[in-house]
Amino acid sequence: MKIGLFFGSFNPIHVGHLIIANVMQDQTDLDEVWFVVSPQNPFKARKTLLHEFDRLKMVELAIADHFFFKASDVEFHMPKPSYTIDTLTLLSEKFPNHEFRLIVGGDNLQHFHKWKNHEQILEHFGLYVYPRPGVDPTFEHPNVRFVSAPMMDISATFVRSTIEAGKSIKYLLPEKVEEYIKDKKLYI
Ligand SMILES: Nc1ncnc2c1ncn2[C@@H]1O[C@H](COP(=O)(O)OP(=O)(O)OP(=O)(O)O)[C@@H](O)[C@H]1O
Ligand SMILES: O=C(O)c1ccc[n+]([C@@H]2O[C@H](COP(=O)([O-])O)[C@@H](O)[C@H]2O)c1
Repeated sequence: MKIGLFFGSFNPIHVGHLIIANVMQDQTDLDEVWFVVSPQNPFKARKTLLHEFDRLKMVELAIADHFFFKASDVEFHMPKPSYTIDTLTLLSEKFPNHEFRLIVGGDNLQHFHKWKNHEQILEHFGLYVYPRPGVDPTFEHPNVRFVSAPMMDISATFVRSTIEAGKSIKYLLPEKVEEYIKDKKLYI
C-alpha cells in the first residue's frame, strides 16, 4: 500500500489537518494517511507544547470514524527532537511492503532545505504538498507533488490563542476534541 505520513505536532489537531488528510487520501493515489505525532519538532519551542500523550489522544478522537486514517506514536519511542528521516527509515524497515510519502503544508517547504538529510527524504520518499495561505513555495523536484485544493487559514496557534482568550473553538476542531480540551482544561 501507498501510505501518506502526515507528521505534525498536532498541538492540537484541527479541521485544517483533517481536510488535508481527506483530500490526500481521496484525491491522490495514497491508500491511507497515518498521523505521526511528533513529541518535539526540531525547529519549534516547547513553551506551549502539550504532553505528547494528550496530543495523540486528540488525534485518535478526531480520526476514530475514518477507516483510512491511523494515528502513530512511533516517535514517542525515538530520540528527541524528532527527525523525520529517522522515522521514515524505521517505518520502512518495519513495513517493507508499504511505500511511504510525506504529507506537508506549503509552509514546511520554506525551511525544508534545513531538515536533516532532506535530499534523502526527497529521493527515497517524496512530498505531497497542501497549499497554505501566505506561502508561495517555489520548489522544483520530480518527487514533490503539489496538490491543488482550497486554502485554509487555520492553525493550531489560532486555536490555542482563541482558547486562551476565552472564546469559542466550536467548528475549529471535532466536537470530541473540543470536549477533551474542556474536560482537561488544556491551553488555559
Ligand atoms: N491550514 C493549513 N494549511 C496547510 N497546511 C497546514 C495547515 N495547518 C497545518 N498544516 C500542516 O500540517 C502539518 C502539521 O502542522 P502543525 O501540527 O504544526 O499545525 P499548525 O497549525 O501549523 O501548528 P502551529 O500553529 O502550532 O505551528 C504541517 O505540515 C503543516 O504545514
Ligand atoms: O527532520 C527534520 O529535520 C525536521 C525539521 C523540522 C520539522 N520536522 C518535522 O515536521 C513535522 C511538522 O512539524 P509541525 O510542528 O509543523 O507540525 C514534525 O513531525 C517535525 O518533527 C522535521
